[in-house]
Amino acid sequence: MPPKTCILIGAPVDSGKRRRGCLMGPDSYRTAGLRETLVDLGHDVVDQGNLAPRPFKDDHPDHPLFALNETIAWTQSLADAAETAMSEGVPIFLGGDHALSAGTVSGVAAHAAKQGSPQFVLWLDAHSDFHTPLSSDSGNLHGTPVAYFSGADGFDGFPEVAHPVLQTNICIIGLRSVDEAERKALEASDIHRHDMREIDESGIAKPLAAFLKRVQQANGQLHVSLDVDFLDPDVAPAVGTTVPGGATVREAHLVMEMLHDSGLVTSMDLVELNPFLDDRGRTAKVMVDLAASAFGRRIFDRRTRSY
Ligand SMILES: NC(=[NH2+])NCCC[C@H](N)C(=O)O
Ligand SMILES: [Mn+2]
Ligand SMILES: [Mn+2]
Repeated sequence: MPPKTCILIGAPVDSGKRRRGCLMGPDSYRTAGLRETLVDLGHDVVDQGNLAPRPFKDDHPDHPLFALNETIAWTQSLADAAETAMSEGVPIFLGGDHALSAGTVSGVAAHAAKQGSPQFVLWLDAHSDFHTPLSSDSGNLHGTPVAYFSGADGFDGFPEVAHPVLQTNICIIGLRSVDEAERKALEASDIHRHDMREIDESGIAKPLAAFLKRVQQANGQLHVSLDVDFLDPDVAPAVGTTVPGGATVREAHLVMEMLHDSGLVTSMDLVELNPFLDDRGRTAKVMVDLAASAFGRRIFDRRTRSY
C-alpha cells in the first residue's frame, strides 16, 4: 500500500455528555506517540493542532439537551475542517467525544458527494448512537451522531445535512448497549448492525469482510469511527460509558488490519478517550496501536506466513 498523507486534527469536543475529560484526548494521543508511529510506518503526517468550535451562546439552563449550542458550534467547524482535509489526505480526528462525528462524517460525506462517490461509515462501538434529540433520555448528544449524519429529523439548529449517508452504507459492529427507542429505530432501518453475540458466534471478520466488499464494489469513500468502548473495559478503561463484554485487543487489531488490507479507508475518528480515567496512558496506547494496524503495521507480511 503506498504511503499516505495523514492529517491529524485535534477535536477536543467535550460537550456531548456531562462527564468531563475527553477534551484531553488529542494531547493524550500525541503523548502516546501517534504521529511518530505513523511516520515510522512510512506515512507523511501533518498535525494541524486542535480545532475550536464556532463562537456560540450559552444554553438556556433548563434545556433538556446538554450543551446543545456548543455541540452545534463544533459540528459547524468540524464539518468544514473535514471537507477541506479530504482533499489534502486522510484526516484522522483525535477526539473528543462521539458528538464530534456529527461534524466529521457530514463533512467527509460532502466531499464524497462532490467526487460523485458514495460515503460509507463503519461504526465500531458498544452503542449505536442512533438517538435523535427527540428520543434521547439522557439529553447527551454523543448518543445521536448516527441519526444526524444519516439525515434523521429533530436536529433543529444544527447545520442542514446536505448529503446524508444512506442507512444501507452504515455498518455498526460491537453493539451491546442499545436503548429502547434506538432499538426500534434501528430495527426499522437499513443500517447493518452486528452485536457482540453475533461476533461471539461467528467471529468479527465475516461481517466486516461483507461490508468492505460492498464499499469496494460501490467505489465508495470509507469513514471509520472507533469509539474506545468498542473495546472491553478490561483493556481500555479510559471511557465514561464502559460496557462489559467488548471486543478483545485481538479482535480489534484484526478489524484494523483488514481495513488496512482493503485500502479503502479515507478518514477516521478516534473518539471517547477520557484520559482522566486512564491507567498510566494504557488506553491511549491501545488506541495508537490500533491506528497503527489500520495504517499498515503488521506482524508478518501475509505472503511470508507459513500456514
Ligand atoms: N458515544 C457514546 N458513548 N454514546 C453513549 C450513549 C449512551 C446512551 N445511549 C445515551 O444516549 O445517552
Ligand atoms: Mn459512541
Ligand atoms: Mn460507545
